Amino acid sequence: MELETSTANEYALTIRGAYKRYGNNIVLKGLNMTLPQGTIYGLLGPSGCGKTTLLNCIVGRIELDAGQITTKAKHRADIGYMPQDVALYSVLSIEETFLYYGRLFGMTYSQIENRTEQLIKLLELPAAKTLVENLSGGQQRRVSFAVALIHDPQLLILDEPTVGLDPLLSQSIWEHLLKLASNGKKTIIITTHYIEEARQAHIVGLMRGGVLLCEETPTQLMITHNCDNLEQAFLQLSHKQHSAFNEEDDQNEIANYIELTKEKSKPHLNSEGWFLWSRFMAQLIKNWFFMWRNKAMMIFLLGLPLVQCTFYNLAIGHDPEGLKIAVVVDELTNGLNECLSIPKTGCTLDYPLSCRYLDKLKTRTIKVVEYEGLSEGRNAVYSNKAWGLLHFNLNYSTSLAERINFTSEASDFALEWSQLNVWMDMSNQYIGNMLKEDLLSGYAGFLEELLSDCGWPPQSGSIPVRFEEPIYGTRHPSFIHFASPAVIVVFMFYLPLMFTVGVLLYEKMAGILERCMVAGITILEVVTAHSVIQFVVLCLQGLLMMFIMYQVFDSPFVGNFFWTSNLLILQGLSGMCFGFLISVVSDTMNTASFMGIGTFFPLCSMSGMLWPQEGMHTLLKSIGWLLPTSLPSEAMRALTARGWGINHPAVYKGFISSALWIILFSFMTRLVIKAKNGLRSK
Ligand SMILES: Nc1ncnc2c1ncn2[C@@H]1O[C@H](COP(=O)(O)OP(=O)(O)OP(=O)(O)O)[C@@H](O)[C@H]1O
Repeated sequence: MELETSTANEYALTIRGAYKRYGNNIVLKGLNMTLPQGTIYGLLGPSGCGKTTLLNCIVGRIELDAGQITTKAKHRADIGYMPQDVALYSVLSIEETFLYYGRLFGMTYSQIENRTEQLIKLLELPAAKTLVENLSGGQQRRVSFAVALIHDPQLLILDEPTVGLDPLLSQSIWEHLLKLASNGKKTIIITTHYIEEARQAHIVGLMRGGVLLCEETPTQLMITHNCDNLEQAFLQLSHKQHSAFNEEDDQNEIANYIELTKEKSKPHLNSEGWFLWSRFMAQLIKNWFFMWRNKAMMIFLLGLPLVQCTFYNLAIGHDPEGLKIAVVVDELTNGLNECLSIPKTGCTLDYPLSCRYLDKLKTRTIKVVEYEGLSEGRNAVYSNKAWGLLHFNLNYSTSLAERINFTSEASDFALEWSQLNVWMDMSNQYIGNMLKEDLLSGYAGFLEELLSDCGWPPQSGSIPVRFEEPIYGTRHPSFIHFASPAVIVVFMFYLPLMFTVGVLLYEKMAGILERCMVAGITILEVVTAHSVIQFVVLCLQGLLMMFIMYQVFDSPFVGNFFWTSNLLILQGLSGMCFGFLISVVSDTMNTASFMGIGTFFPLCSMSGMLWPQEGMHTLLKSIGWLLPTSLPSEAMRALTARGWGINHPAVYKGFISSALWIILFSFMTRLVIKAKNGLRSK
């Protein structure tokens, strides 16, 4: 394909002395490029030679370190970009995809409607309402091509549009391109690995090692190198470059580069502002469609807090039941059967008192199991058949009666034999302590009742300490009452984090975010639109969790609903901002999962969710309160269990902590975006 001389003088794009490096890797090394108006420019080169980097510089996604790009395309809407990957939202239909990109480019609804009809006809696409996910690979590529054409741009940049397509489809794309260049005077840059297909271009540029080895018409190139095809010409040029290459030259080039980068190149596209209402609305509506179509994700987002809270309340904090205690009663000749005929009330000092105490122990927690001797009882504990062993001596009741009747004059023998011996399995701290408390409180009840029935003041049998009604909390607080506020705070932190990472990383990895940014959307618009949807979701999640925790189940709530829900929303926003940070730092779902799970366990253990911070190691205690969930958990406890208001330091510190973490996460996200030159995934 030959270039008409009439168009050769008019340049749609020129690049002079372009340098770009990533770390120590200098990708573009003083590249020059000239692109006449109304031509197709086939950019060829081996993988990794810098083609995509060059295109990214042209579309304004990254800036050159040195050099200058001059183009007639002054606005983003003057450029149409088709990335290597399909980079489309699979849950949007064809017309919704066109509507979204059309709005980003500032088109009106009627313009988009007309163009949609034209493009569907031109590229032989299925019905406009078909979802992208239901299209074949080839159809998806054509939709992606159509997105680059939707706003009828003057400069088209197509990064390997024909990769993986069957020859017929590739040919039809080339035919469209030729029509666009000749009829519409469009200028097109197309990269491809299929060197021979570039014969159809007006000019081919052979790129290698960050420079253009040549820039000629395909015929001229083959004539100059006396070859039959482009592939041979490219090979010859590559050999020449390879033999001319020497280390010293390259070093000089790098020195030259460093000299040049002192003067940064200016952006060649006009800035269209950080925030445009129409782009924000397009993004918001697209997000809404994305959520609405992803029914499974919606069910997960709202079902997870519901299921988590329900399971948490059903599984945690309830006292264990039916715990077996082995009992050996030496004073009963016929075992516990004898107890059936023994009175359980009245002054029964003449009867075996072991029966009366054991009767008191018949709670939901304790199940008494009788054993004949001490060794059998101990074996039951060793073999995990019982949590402890109670042993009543042969003279237990007579000794206890003497102890009660003669108090200070009771014999040493009576004091020793009235003692109840207990061996506990304390390997499980919670069960061991609970059984201990039940055995002791059961004994206190038994003794007080016996003394009272015998005409003694019942208080004489108990420790002279009285626990009045608690100022905060209940007489018998459960572990769940301690953990619930922290659990709800941690859930509210991690649920938005999961959603944010899930959505943004998907868009980033699929190259969709990159594509939208080339179309003009800004990071601020992406973040704001996501935050609006996230805000609605987290309000629903917060309400659901509060309903389950405090209405369906009985976690104590004596606080102010307004401040409690505000704290949870703030905590959700903090989780969302952490999600932004993870999304920009990670390039893969694996890295993001490691970061999410890796922070979950330290946060849970150090934020006072499972154990009071007062009991932590001094070092951890000094930093544990700084964590994003620590002070908000304390504030939640203060609000819900103590009813303190926003004026109390424990409450307002929680709000301040969440707000500061939001600022810190946002700041770090900004820094990473700057350091990584945008939201690109590798
Ligand atoms: N964001 C980045 N950070 C660091 N290095 C990068 C980045 N993007 C590209 N590179 C490196 O720059 C070099 C050129 O990459 P580029 O994607 O431009 O090559 P390419 O010619 O388009 O390759 P392909 O044909 O396989 O797409 C490669 O060595 C790549 O690893």
